[in-house]
Amino acid sequence: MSQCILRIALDTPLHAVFDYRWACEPGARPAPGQLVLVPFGRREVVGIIVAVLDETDVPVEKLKDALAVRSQLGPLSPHWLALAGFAAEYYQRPLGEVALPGVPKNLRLSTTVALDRAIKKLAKLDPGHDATPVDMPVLNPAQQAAADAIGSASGFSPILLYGVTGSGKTEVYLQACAQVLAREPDGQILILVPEINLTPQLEGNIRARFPGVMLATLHSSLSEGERMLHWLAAHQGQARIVLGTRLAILASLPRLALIIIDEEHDPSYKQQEGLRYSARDLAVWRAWQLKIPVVLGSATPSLESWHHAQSGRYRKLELRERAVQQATLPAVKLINLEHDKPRDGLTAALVEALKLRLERGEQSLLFLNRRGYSPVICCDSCGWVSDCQRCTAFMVLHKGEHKLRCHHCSLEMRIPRHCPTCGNVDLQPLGRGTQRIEEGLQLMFPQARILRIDADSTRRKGSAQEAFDTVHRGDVDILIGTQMVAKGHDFKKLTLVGILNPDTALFSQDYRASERLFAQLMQVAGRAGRTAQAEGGSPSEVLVQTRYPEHPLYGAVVKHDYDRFASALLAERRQAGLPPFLYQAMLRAEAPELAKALAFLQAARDCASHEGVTLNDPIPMSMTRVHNVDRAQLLVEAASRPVLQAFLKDWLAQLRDMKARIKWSLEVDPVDI
Ligand SMILES: Nc1ncnc2c1ncn2[C@@H]1O[C@H](COP(=O)(O)OP(=O)(O)OP(=O)(O)O)[C@@H](O)[C@H]1O
Ligand SMILES: [Zn+2]
Repeated sequence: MSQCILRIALDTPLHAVFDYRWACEPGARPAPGQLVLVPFGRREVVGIIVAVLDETDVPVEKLKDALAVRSQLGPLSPHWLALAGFAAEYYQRPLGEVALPGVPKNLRLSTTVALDRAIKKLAKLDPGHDATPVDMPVLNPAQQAAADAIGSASGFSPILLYGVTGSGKTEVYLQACAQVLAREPDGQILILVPEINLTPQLEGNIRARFPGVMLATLHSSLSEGERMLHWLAAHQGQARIVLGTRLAILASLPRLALIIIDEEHDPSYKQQEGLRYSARDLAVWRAWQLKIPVVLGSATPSLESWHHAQSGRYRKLELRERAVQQATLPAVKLINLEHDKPRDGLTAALVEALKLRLERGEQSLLFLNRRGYSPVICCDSCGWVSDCQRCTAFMVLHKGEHKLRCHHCSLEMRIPRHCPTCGNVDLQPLGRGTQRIEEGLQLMFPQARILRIDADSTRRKGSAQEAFDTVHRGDVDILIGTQMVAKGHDFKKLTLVGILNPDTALFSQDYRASERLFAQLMQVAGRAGRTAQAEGGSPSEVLVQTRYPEHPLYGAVVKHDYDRFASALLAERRQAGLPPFLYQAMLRAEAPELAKALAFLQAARDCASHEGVTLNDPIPMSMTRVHNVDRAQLLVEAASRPVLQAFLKDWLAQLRDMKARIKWSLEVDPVDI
């Protein structure tokens, strides 16, 4: 027996790795990337070996013995370890906190019963390497060119697939996948979608197309058992295609040959808590490190990706036409709310358009990004409004449940019978959410089959899928929903989209709001007219109800003119010195009193030495109070990414040393400012 030192990453907030002793036969040393059970404090935890050494500076008497190496499981690849290391460094988090959550919980238990069972189960499964696809539709020339370009790309090739809504990007992905699977008999492909609700649609397509290929899915609604099985199938190289949401970017894929990020502009690729990573950015890094192609697909690319395509860093492939012959982009019309006063939230023009669709048996979609019945209730006589006691926000009326609910801290209360300040019994709902629009529609069109899809209507597991299936079957006449219905879905019978109340985002303080609003409107508009117009059917159209029909953003939506809008926004950003021409990080602090949070940020600012880096004044966040804590932020900016990275590393070490009794966090490349 000889002895070695295992350097191990553990899931702790400490910025450190930990050394343990391990006795083994010479020549049978564990490898970096293997999982290992160790004592830590009073617990036994599983960590990942990052290095195997002969000696360490840690004094011998302080070293503990590792308990067991999970040798039945092959090691995580050096590439995967490098990915975790990069993410930890770039986002300024401890390695273990990045790496361990990337491994399923069931693999991190002190027993291996579940692991052994899963390995056995997978061994029995047919590895399914027959990648010969069935029933490939004939691509149009633009699609074919794109699929061939992706399928034949080699080395690190970042590709922006810029294709209008309904241009058949999915088909391009699938045929490019077919080429890669055929060329690389062991190669694996990772496909990311922004929303869990989009996985079944694509999963169905992939399974139908590649019946002999093992597909693994990774997203947040898998049970722990399922997650372990799918993760292992990817880790062992059996799954040739892995489909998932952003968390799948950390999957172990030893033979990764192609990455596809669908709807790459979508904000949900950014994790908003803990390790605040961008799955899209990590995908590009992963592709760079492995020297493989990565495809970013969208009808409304993020300005970052657009910028890279313009400057030639990314190769741009374009699909300018809808895929289905005779399907055309819908006509977008702006309805001026000053001239056409809405009833129950709907203008006469929109009501007429809905009637026409009902008569013709076609589907309509109403998009309103606000759930609940009304965003606030108020008292007409004294001006009381339903503020949340714990947040800088209103309590939203949920009429069906007879409740007011805060969407930020989840506080609930019964609807007051009378005004808490003046006793007036006549409290009024103010404004409209999806539930109220639904109620109005039911009164207006009692015969219509109306379905609402939002976070409230789809709480039960599986209910979102049922709802989307109902729409696809054609059992819905009018669909009303939030951003959940706006993206990616291929609704074949939809000929009308009504957009209610998009104006508020026009005047946001966040410089990204207009980019986001534009993308959202283009995406939701793109759900209409995706199939050829039936004989005698209505031409597809999009009606936008607005008070600002003159606004250039709406002008660009009417023209479906992403190019010009994006180029204008980029020029503005360049002039104003904003991302992607500048690099940012946001330090946030929270405390029971705002003054404490601000004082911490001020102290952080004072201790920074910052050549080439600008530290702005600490300010309260725009929604200052959530769940009884006040929140403040300090924006850090630099013209160079390496300068910013070097600064953050030193600065965060200093901040950790301050041992302030306050909760703080850092976000690199923040998306909400
Ligand atoms: N070559 C083709 N011939 C006929 N139909 C096609 C072809 N390619 C794609 N389609 C069909 O076109 C429709 C739109 O395709 P898809 O959903 O892939 O569009 P998309 O580009 O992903 O759009 P979005 O950006 O809106 O999600 C689908 O119903 C698809 O089956
Ligand atoms: Zn609240």
